[in-house]
Amino acid sequence: MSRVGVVGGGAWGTALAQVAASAGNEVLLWAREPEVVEGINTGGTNPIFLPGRQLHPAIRATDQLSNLDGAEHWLVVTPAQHMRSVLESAPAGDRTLILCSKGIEERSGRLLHDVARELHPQSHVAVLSGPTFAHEVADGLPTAVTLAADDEVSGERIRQLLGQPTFRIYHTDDLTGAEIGGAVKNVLAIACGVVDGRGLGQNARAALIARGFAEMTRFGLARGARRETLAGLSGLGDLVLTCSSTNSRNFSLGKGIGEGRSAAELMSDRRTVAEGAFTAPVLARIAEQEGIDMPIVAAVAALLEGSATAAQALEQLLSRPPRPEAH
Ligand SMILES: NC(=O)C1=CN([C@@H]2O[C@H](COP(=O)(O)OP(=O)(O)OC[C@H]3O[C@@H](n4cnc5c(N)ncnc54)[C@H](O)[C@@H]3O)[C@@H](O)[C@H]2O)C=CC1
Ligand SMILES: O=C(CO)COP(=O)(O)O
Repeated sequence: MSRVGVVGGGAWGTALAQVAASAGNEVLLWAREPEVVEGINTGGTNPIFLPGRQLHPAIRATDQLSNLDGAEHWLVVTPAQHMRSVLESAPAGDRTLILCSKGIEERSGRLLHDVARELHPQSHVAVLSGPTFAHEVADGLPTAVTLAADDEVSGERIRQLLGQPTFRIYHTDDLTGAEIGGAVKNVLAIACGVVDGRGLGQNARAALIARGFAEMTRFGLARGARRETLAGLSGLGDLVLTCSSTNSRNFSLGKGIGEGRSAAELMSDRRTVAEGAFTAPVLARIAEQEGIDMPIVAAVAALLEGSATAAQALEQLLSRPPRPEAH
């Protein structure tokens, strides 16, 4: 039996702990919230972020990150903007960090695998991403993900550690592509939510998904991602999932904005993370600096910062001159 550490006790960290435990591992999960640590250790539940689900008995929780030191593999599942500070407080070690968060670091504009490599140069770094609503994974429903690792041996080891019939792991060495898909789709899901909130119809949503995917592809290719990764589970797959369901926090945020509520009010109401709200400004900024055409992302960033209303953002998108579809 191997020991797996999980860094972050939100919905996704908890669901991944369940995956790791079902695959036969002993799991130690680090959570910030004492209620989460106590809930897991005394009742086998995460009452705050994944309520109502009985967790595997092989999952234990701790409030001390250093207690995860004995685990060779860590699933890192903090919100993207907090990953740096959490990893800074982690003991150095020769381990594998499997990054499962979706976002771009706002202050540096860097992808998370770059940040993790900078902070833990002695560790292997991999990315796990895909269309994965936490509650479905925790319930053992069939799910497929992309695992990106630049080293074949550590990729194979992770597949052995976590893979199972209901958690299928496809692999690649394109960490950049896997991360960009997950980060960009959250911003596009906010846009799809706005479309839903304003009652603009399903044609408009499909158009947004397809043109949003064109933006994701432009950005990804400019950053060295491979087209097939962007068209795979971690890109297009996750985009379709997140843009089609109110189970998505990003989609719901957009829907609330589309219905006329302010982004600030909607964000202050929640304890859970809608990553797209943090990714949109930095993504729009990089796209503008690098001359990458991303009008939907720019519209979401403008909506979130309050410099455009939903009606103005829509008007701007609809009045763009027609162009060849391939561009
Ligand atoms: N929930 C889901 O279905 C999925 C989530 N993800 C990604 O996983 C990452 C974590 O999301 P969830 O587990 O859903 O979180 P969540 O929304 O369920 O919970 C919020 C998390 O943020 C943490 N947090 C709040 N303030 C913090 C701080 N100052 N420092 C460190 N941590 C802090 C909380 O401890 C908690 O773990 C995100 O990047 C998300 O995009 C990826 C796939 C699926
Ligand atoms: O990333 C997710 C599904 O793959 C979860 O999406 P939300 O963060 O929008 O809920």
